[in-house]
Amino acid sequence: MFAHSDYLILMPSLAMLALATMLVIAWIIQRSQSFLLWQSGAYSLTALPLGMQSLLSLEVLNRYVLVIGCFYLLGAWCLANSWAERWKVSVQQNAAVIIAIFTLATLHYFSSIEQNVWARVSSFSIGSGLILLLPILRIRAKKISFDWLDRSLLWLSIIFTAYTFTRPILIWLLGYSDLGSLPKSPYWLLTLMSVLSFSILFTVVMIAIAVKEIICKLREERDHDALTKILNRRAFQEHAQKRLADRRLYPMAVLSCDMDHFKRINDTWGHERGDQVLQLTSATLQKNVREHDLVARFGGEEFVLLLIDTTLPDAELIAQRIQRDLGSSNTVLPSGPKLTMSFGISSVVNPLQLEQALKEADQLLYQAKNAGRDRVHVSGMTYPDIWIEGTHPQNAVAV
Ligand SMILES: Nc1nc2c(ncn2[C@@H]2O[C@H](COP(=O)(O)OP(=O)(O)OP(=O)(O)O)[C@@H](O)[C@H]2O)c(=O)[nH]1
Repeated sequence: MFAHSDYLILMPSLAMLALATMLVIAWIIQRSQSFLLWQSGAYSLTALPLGMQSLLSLEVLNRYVLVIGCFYLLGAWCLANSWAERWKVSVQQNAAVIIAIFTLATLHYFSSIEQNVWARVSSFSIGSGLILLLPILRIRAKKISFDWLDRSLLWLSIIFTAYTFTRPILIWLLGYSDLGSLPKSPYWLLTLMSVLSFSILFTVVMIAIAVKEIICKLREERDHDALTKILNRRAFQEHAQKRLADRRLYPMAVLSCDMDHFKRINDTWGHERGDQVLQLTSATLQKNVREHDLVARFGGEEFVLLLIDTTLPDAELIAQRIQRDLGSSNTVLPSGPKLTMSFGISSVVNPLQLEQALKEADQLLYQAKNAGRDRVHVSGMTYPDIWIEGTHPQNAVAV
């Protein structure tokens, strides 16, 4: 039977299992974050051999060396995969398998052929440390820039890997030459506490990363149109105000644009193809503006652009380029009509004038539609050929 102190020494292992459960629950809430599941696997696989090492005598442990080795190595592999998943790098699974086979062979040698507990502890640590090092080396080669949370995870991972490598040296420095007495020693208690502390720190950082990801995703959904993935009206206003506050970014031009005869596209080819045309249109708009310009879908087939450091004549040229591009890149309805778009363009001269500029661009767009569509109407210009739909001279002749 276990003594009271045995239960106490099992507490770190039980706490690690509790952390593993928490991470599984977090993963169930946000399934795309599989690094949480890998992390949970790492804790579960490490808790078992830690518990066994705390409870069983060295003679009994000798019989299970390879099993314990497998658990530790699988735990390290899960941890490495958790980091790799988060950093979007590969763990180099072949290298991990070679390290694991070599470590297990060494363990077998020092338990069955030559009894050397010290060599076994060292090979456990070096094998696990090398597996943990694999994603860290990849990340250093890739030179990815991280925010402070991912940087914390990286540094925690580096420190934990260094700790894994140096554990046998620490045991040796502390003078535990008789490893048989180690499981009941203060050093072992310290080891359990430090592994548990690392686990708690990793869990806090991982869960903070998961929460941050959820918040980013919600923000993304709030600010972007679900179909075209470009900004919606609300986010356009917010981003526009930030740009309008910067005097260096003037002159600006606001373009109100609308697909022509879009209802016909829906009616002829169906709503799904209509959706694809909207996606193609938003991609064409984005392709033709610069990174700091804004492209938004205000609803239906109506889009609005805010072009930074752009005069009205330049904005007109950009609108015409978009028209040409859209007309020649109809991959969605290859045998269908040429896709056309009408534009109204107004200038923005001060931060308080956006609403007025949007209104004027809308009116110009309306004029362009009435003038026959597939046109660009710019503020301050006169367009003599404006007619109301159905009253064009050519139509009159035809009638
Ligand atoms: N496929 C698809 N259609 C949409 C979406 N939003 C709005 N529509 C359709 O877009 C069409 C817009 O029709 P209208 O406002 O008459 O405009 P139009 O046919 O382009 O005519 P003009 O603008 O005058 O050239 C309507 O049939 C809407 O149902 C969408 O997200 N997907």
